[in-house]
Amino acid sequence: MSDKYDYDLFTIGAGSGGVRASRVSAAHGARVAIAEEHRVGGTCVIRGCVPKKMLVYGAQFAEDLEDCQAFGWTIEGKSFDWIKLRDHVLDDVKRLENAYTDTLENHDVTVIKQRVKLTGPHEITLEDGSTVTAKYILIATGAKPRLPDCEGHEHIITSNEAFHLDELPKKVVIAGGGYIANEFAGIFNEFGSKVCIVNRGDKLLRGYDEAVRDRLLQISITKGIEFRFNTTFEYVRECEEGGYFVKLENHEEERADLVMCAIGRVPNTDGLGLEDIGVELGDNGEVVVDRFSKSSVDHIYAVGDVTDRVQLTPVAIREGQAFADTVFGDGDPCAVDHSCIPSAVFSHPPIASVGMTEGEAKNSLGSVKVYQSDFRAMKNVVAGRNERSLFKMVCDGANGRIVGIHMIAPEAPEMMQAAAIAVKAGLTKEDFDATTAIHPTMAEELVLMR
Ligand SMILES: Cc1cc2nc3c(=O)[nH]c(=O)nc-3n(C[C@H](O)[C@H](O)[C@H](O)COP(=O)(O)OP(=O)(O)OC[C@H]3O[C@@H](n4cnc5c(N)ncnc54)[C@H](O)[C@@H]3O)c2cc1C
Ligand SMILES: NC(=O)c1ccc[n+]([C@@H]2O[C@H](COP(=O)([O-])OP(=O)(O)OC[C@H]3O[C@@H](n4cnc5c(N)ncnc54)[C@H](O)[C@@H]3O)[C@@H](O)[C@H]2O)c1
Repeated sequence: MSDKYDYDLFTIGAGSGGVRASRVSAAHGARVAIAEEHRVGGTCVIRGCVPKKMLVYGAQFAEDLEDCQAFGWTIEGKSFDWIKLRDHVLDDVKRLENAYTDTLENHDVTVIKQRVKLTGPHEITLEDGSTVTAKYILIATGAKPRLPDCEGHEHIITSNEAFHLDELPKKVVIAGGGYIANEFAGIFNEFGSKVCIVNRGDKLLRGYDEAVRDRLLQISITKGIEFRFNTTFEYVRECEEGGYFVKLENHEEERADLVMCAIGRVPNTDGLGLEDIGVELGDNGEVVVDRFSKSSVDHIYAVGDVTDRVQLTPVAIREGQAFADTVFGDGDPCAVDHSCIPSAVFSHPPIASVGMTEGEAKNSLGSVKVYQSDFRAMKNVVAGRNERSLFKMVCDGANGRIVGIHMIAPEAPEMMQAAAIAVKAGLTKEDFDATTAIHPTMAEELVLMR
């Protein structure tokens, strides 16, 4: 590789995309440095998927401890200690941060724990004022929470702070109706907080199939979560006795102990110096890239949330891997296929989905056939929990090919990972029908749908 520069690759951001790209590039023989301004691991490991899922597990015990009585168990004196769970989760996050750092260092990647910016086409300036040069630069700086611009926005927390609370709120108001709002609503509600979701539109979880979104709304209301649609925060004011007064447009002022917002995430490109060296940014501040993640400047690439394509960890990792193989590998350039990406919302109960919704299929295919299974999981029947699951399969009417599967059910994300392989492979309803069920499971509904 070139000795003209200090490094062959300089990666900005040690999150899901940046870590994978750096490790694999180094394994291909590149001299690599990676800069991280906060903590190695990025959003997913430090304040996203991983600690969130741990809280989701913790929250699920609230229902399990209630339901277990129908299965003959008596639990005396049960209580919940938020600080104990919080600190256990944060300790595990620290362990993972160290493991990610070790992996990078074991691959001879230089880890620079500083904020950096670009000060020339190949020049990077560190926070301490020193500069380094690199042949290729990878922008993997992720995204940050969007904040509302209402009066008192400084009192509003985001998911970043939610993992560090010193106490659970008695009442929390959450702005947003997407992934984070629904996941944290479930978590807080199971821990006993009164939760109110405030959504600007009239639908939760845009992009998911209407039937599963409606089922989540119905179940969430039954669990006690309140919803205010078609409104936003007008102001948030501190209350003398503690907590806040929250005023929503067209609603009376109400009191809350905690106000959170989860209204989308904005690509992290502010102050990076990208425009000065000719890197094109889109309307949302994202780095505009081609299918190989190359920006408008030949030697500058971008992967993950900063490109605002699909803001999910496995996608950032795939983009990072494809970048490393394309630029430093021996084979042909590789582009990531962004079609048919499965996803899940870790609400209570969770939603999982792959492919087209019924509405999308009707708009883009000639004829569509939909199969559905609306059932109560055996565990819920025995527990007396009146909560129904829904599976939906959307097929191309012309040839029976499955173009989408949508589920809301306990463990739906675990079932979906396997089902997504079949959808991605282009299998048909007939192929599912030809597969013998595993009984008794919830997943057997996938091969028994009528
Ligand atoms: C609460 C929450 C829950 C989530 N849950 C899931 C989930 O369950 N499943 C899923 O697939 N996805 C989930 N996501 C999304 C997922 O976390 C992101 O898609 C993923 O982390 C993106 O990876 P990335 O590498 O693009 O960016 P990031 O992981 O955000 O990494 C970017 C890094 O760059 C650093 N950085 C930024 N600017 C600079 C600079 N100038 N100098 C040095 N360093 C810099 C940042 O500190 C950060 O560590 C969740 C996100 C959130 C917020
Ligand atoms: N399970 C997962 O995979 C997972 C979990 C969390 C986050 N993520 C990723 O992170 C991204 C960001 O998550 P998010 O939940 O912040 O965004 P989102 O895009 O999922 O949802 C944003 C929601 O906020 C609403 N909204 C926008 N402005 C508003 C306002 N001023 N007042 C009230 N509501 C408003 C929108 O109508 C929408 O419902 C997601 O798109 C997803 O890609 C994924």
